[in-house]
Amino acid sequence: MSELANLVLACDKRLGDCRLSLNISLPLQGVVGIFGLSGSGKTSLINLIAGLIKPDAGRIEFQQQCFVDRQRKRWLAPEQRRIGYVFQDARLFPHYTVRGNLLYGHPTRADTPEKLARIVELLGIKSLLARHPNGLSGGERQRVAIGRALLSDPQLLLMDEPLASLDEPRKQELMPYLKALSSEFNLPIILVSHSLNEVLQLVDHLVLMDAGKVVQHGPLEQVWNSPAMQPWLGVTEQSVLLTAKVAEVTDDHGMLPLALANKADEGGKPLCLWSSCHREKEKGQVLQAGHDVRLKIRAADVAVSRVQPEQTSMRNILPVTLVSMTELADQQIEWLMAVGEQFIKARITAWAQQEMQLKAGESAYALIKGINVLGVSKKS
Ligand SMILES: Nc1ncnc2c1ncn2[C@@H]1O[C@H](COP(=O)(O)OP(=O)(O)OP(=O)(O)O)[C@@H](O)[C@H]1O
Repeated sequence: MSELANLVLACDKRLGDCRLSLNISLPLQGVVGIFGLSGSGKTSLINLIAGLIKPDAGRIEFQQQCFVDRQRKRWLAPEQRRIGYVFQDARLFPHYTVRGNLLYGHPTRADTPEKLARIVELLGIKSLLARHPNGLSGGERQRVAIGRALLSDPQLLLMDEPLASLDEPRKQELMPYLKALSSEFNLPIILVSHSLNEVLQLVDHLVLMDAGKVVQHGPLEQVWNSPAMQPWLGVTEQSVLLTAKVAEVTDDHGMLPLALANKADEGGKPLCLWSSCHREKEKGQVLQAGHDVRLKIRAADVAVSRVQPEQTSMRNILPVTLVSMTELADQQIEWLMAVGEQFIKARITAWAQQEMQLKAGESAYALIKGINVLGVSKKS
């Protein structure tokens, strides 16, 4: 898929009291997440792409292909759009086996057995092939539904809250399969989700919706760190996302060096944060040098110092530039600070601010008590 591949949504649709009004161009690489309150128009947005509903005005283009253009009276039928759709519930045929469900409606082509084998392997459903949907767990059923959508050879996969009907253990069971999908099949995915945790683990590009409009969209880190996202995070969860790359481990302190993207210290070495290898193993994450990772750092876990602390047990200390200050409730202050081209936030007391008189533009040090490593992707 070329980097320029995109999906243009420039259309309007009235839905009862809600008016969906879209004017965005989405990248078709990795996973695009559609996030927002119930009723904000997430499902309607993907239904417009799938052709399940028609816009009242405007156009939808997938790369150079016109899906619909009301002005030019052009309409490509849903079955001609080569789109896979995975619903909240798996919607399998109860009287067919898993194999029957996977192959239902797909013309048997020369490459079907090979593709079936690959999909069955990736989704871990080989042992289920002869079984019927009624005997499967929710997570297993959803994996079969994903397999069926993949076998239709789609150029785009739409997923409407594929984990919503599952309990927490089943969600965790399905998550790694979803993570692998886009890169394994080089297939763009648009995922509707209510869950911040799913967004953090799966999404590369986030679209934030409210009342039928796109409030913000862009790379996940950018949208997550923007003011539009703050109401979703609550006071204690205010946080930023940073990107980093696992560096070579050169010692045996049991810590993993995570080199921040685009930032080197004065000696030219990349600035690193450190995470315990042991903790990552416990989370089931296998991290190797070269892996790209996403880091979540909560503002409440960051303190500010004017001087570089010495003789301290803290390992994660970064030189920063103070950018802007926001007064919060309960005599708390939040400082936005730049680390190269990335940002970090610290929540300090108004008392500390009064004493330290920190000002925008000054240099300082961020003392980071906790980092959360998420969204591991392959070596790049
Ligand atoms: N066929 C319809 N007729 C009338 N109103 C509709 C229709 N379809 C959707 N709506 C309304 O449009 C709005 C957006 O609905 P949509 O299902 O797209 O939201 P959503 O963000 O996916 O919600 P949820 O997260 O609850 O699934 C809602 O107010 C809904 O009631």
